[in-house]
Amino acid sequence: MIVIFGCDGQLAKAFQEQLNKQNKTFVAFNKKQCDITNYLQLKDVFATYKPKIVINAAAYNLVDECEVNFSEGFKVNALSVAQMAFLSKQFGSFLVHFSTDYVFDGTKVGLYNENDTTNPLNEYGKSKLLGERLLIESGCDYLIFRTSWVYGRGKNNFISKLINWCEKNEILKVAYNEFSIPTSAYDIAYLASFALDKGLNGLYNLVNSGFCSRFEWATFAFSKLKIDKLVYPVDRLIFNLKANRPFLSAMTNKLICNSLNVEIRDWKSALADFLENHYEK
Ligand SMILES: NC(=O)C1=CN([C@@H]2O[C@H](COP(=O)(O)OP(=O)(O)OC[C@H]3O[C@@H](n4cnc5c(N)ncnc54)[C@H](OP(=O)(O)O)[C@@H]3O)[C@@H](O)[C@H]2O)C=CC1
Ligand SMILES: Cc1cn([C@H]2C[C@H](O)[C@@H](COP(=O)(O)OP(=O)(O)O[C@H]3O[C@@H](C)C(=O)[C@@H](O)[C@H]3O)O2)c(=O)[nH]c1=O
Repeated sequence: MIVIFGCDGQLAKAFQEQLNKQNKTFVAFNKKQCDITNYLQLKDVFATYKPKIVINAAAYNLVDECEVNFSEGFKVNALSVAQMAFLSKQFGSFLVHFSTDYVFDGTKVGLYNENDTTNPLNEYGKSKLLGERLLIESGCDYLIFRTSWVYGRGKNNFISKLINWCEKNEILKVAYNEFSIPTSAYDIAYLASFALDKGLNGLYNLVNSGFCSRFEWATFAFSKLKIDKLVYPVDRLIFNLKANRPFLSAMTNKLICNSLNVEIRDWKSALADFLENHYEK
């Protein structure tokens, strides 16, 4: 049996579609059905289903909010992961978990690999890094996928935010000097399932190929969506956001490509595919 936590999120939705396609049996819990910060609720799920695989797609992802509400961020992104890892070890479950490019400070000249030094600039990144460490130290069997700039079904992603900002402002201003890799939740779900089937374990970057700025991402998405809006490139610092973000946190996917003997398509083809086949206004 496969158990999914955080099942209303964009990545969890893509996972559920992927597992359905593969005719795999799973049971999925949203926050109301199982709050991962609640040890007794978590334990009840483990004891009831004795899962072979646990997919933790739950997270506190509000990067700016995390600066002020850091105790909630640390509870969901770090302490709950330790609880889940402890239970996974006890019940012999394999734990699949997701982390972020925001564990890096963005000062490297080049793409980050799995062994590069981490140095998160914001509370969200710190909480996710602690989650990784607690999981690795727990001694349970795991896969951690570091990914970036994820989009899928739902509203908590940059594309939906752009459309929202668009409706509020005549000219849309988008940062030209913040770089990473937009990554499709569908590509993550497909490749993570493949990695599971192949028996991979450990920590891997899992991102589409290439990299871009927020500005390039916005203009490409708008051209595909045929949104005729003036998009103005601006310095990211004008937004004065609560959380500091890395300048260039793009990660290389070489390790997972070599381990699975696959090539991962570039961010533009993945985004075009998403906007054509999955995107709902
Ligand atoms: N989105 C991105 O750009 C990136 C995401 N990641 C990582 O990928 C993973 C999936 O993210 P994504 O699908 O985008 O996130 P979403 O925000 O779409 O989904 C997260 C889900 O977790 C749920 N959740 C929050 N707190 C709890 C809790 N205490 N118990 C149970 N469920 C909870 C949320 O529910 P509710 O909405 O009700 O709070 C939401 O449904 C996360 O680990 C994230 O950190 C990594 C890099 C980039
Ligand atoms: C308000 C505004 C922001 N921006 C830019 C600047 C800012 O850095 C960025 C913020 O966008 P978001 O809120 O989508 O970014 P953010 O929530 O920081 O996105 C991150 O989320 C977490 C969960 C991750 O793990 C990361 O990989 C990354 O996807 O957008 C504009 O370009 N125009 C605007 O009008």
